[in-house]
Amino acid sequence: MVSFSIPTVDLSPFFNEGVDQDGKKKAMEIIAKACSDYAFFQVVNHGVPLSLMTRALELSKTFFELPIEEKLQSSPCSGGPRPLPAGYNRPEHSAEKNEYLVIIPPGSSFNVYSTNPPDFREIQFIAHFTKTGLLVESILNECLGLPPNFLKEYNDDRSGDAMAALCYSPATDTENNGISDHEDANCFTFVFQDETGGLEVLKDGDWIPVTPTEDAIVVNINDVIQVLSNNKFKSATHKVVKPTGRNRHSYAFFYTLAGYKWVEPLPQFTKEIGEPPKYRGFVYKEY
Ligand SMILES: O=C(O)CCC(=O)C(=O)O
Ligand SMILES: [Fe+2]
Repeated sequence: MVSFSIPTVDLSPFFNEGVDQDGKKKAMEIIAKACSDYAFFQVVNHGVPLSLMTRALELSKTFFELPIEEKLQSSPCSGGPRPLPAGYNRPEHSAEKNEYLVIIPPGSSFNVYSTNPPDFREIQFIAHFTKTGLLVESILNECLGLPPNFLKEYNDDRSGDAMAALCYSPATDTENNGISDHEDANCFTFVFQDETGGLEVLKDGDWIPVTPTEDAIVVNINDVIQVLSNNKFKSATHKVVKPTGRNRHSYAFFYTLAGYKWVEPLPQFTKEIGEPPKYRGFVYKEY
């Protein structure tokens, strides 16, 4: 039995500019250590109201319990953005067959809101998670020792971000795989899960379960940051184990990079310190 839990970082010092320098420093030390090792941590006092997170989970439970004909009315429109088209998806091709509902930034003509429950359209998921995303990005920027606002200016197009409500069916006698081990491609992902748990991160060869905490958001650092930092920060390997006897609900907010952006190890982690690049450059949408 592994008795490790991912670190919890209090982000409140970052909301009171200049007041708690010590709190900021401590938070950054914990984040930098976690990112250079297994790339998972969770944040509290992150700016997203708990009432919104709770409501979001209630809404997704109501939605996924609807009859399939009704869910299919929120199917993606053709020509929508990939790999996550907005709307309801029930992938027949994947082994896991989890259902999910994707919401992309408001204003996109490809957004497909479910009309039942009606609040889905009203709840300001993307606005809240984007704000916290900008904060986490600025903290990562500082932890990596990059020039002020470097990541914000480089990653200045938020149109590719997406929020997915996920529903995992119960484990069967022979299968409890919710999502196989993987790394996410984007910059970083925020996850919050209901009380069933099931999210796990790989650390030093052991799978560490992430205990659900009502008001915490899990942050996992992903491939784009790993490449930009030339492996200084890692991309987290994670998976989901299905629960027994009930569905599992979670949300993932993918803070990503626009498809046309160029990604390669930055000079701060290569030329300037005499290290060879560990990755070749690429256009993000070709990744
Ligand atoms: O549902 C979760 O807890 C995690 C989802 C995930 O890893 C993903 O969608 O990439
Ligand atoms: Fe993931």
